[in-house]
Amino acid sequence: MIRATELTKRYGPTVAVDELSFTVESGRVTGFLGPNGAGKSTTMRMVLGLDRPTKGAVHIDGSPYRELRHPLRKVGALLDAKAVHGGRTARDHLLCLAQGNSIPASRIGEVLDLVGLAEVAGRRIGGFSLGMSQRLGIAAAMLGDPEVLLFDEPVNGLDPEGILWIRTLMRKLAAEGRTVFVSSHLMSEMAQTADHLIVIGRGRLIADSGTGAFIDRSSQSYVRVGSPRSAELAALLSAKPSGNSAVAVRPSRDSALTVEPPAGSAVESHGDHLRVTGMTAAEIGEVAAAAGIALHEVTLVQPTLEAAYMELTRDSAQYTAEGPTA
Ligand SMILES: Nc1ncnc2c1ncn2[C@@H]1O[C@H](COP(=O)(O)OP(=O)(O)OP(=O)(O)O)[C@@H](O)[C@H]1O
Repeated sequence: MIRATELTKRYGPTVAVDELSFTVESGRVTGFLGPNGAGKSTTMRMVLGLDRPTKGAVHIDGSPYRELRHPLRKVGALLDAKAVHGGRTARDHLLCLAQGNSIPASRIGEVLDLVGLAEVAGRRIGGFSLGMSQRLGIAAAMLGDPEVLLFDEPVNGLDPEGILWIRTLMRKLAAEGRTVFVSSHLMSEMAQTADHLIVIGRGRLIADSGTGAFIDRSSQSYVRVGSPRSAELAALLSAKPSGNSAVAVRPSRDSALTVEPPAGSAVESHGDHLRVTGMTAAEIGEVAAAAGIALHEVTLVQPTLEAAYMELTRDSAQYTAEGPTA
């Protein structure tokens, strides 16, 4: 478990991390998200004792990193995969790390197998592709069989096969009960990998919640409805709400239809289709059937993590391009 308490880092006038408090629990993958310059790398560097907090603290299972007796056996990290001595072979690189942390040399073969680099163990790292370097960085992180793993942008520049491999590995490590803390800008990837999200902007905490709850809370799902009589349907669905949680449809005496939509529902017209919130696709279908209106499309559109994230961090993005001026 990683616990940050009022963690703060200033570089001169820049407040990179601002009174950040959060807990990264074991047994799940926790995604660490935020716009460029939000303070993710600085936070990770403080977790690993590479930067000293200006204020506050961060503990790994109760101890600051610098007080761990065998750090690699407690925490493994992939920060910058290319920041290695290019003249060494993969095996020698891992051997150096193992020797400094009282890790038996026999573990090197195991981690090389784990990351699929056994065949190139004797090759110099300088000639490795980005994907191979990422795998080597993960082998180094796994060397001490640590309970806590930190990955900073682990899928950056990887091909789809490499991305799938890292996703599967992270999920497996969390299922083994380890603490997995991973930063990424790839929202679709995080949606598939992370159980929990910590989102920061300008060094401050914006959200700390389960991935599903984060998406549900930040952005509404809606039903997209296509019909040749969409204006009529919109009029029926926009009638005075009943105050109930479900739609009520009743034939009136004059053979017209009385529809009472549920409280809080809304209908918007978007070009040739309607966007309906607060009603299910089935309810909309019932209303249309009762009114004899044909439907050409009824699609439940669920928000993506990317949409929820953009909505939440819009005000805290430091570097944004101006939109096209039409
Ligand atoms: N060594 C440093 N000296 C001065 N300022 C720094 C230093 N390291 C980081 N910063 C500043 O601190 C802020 C946070 O940077 P950081 O790299 O932690 O953000 P990040 O969320 O990891 O960004 P990115 O997603 O772009 O990698 C930025 O404004 C950055 O310019």
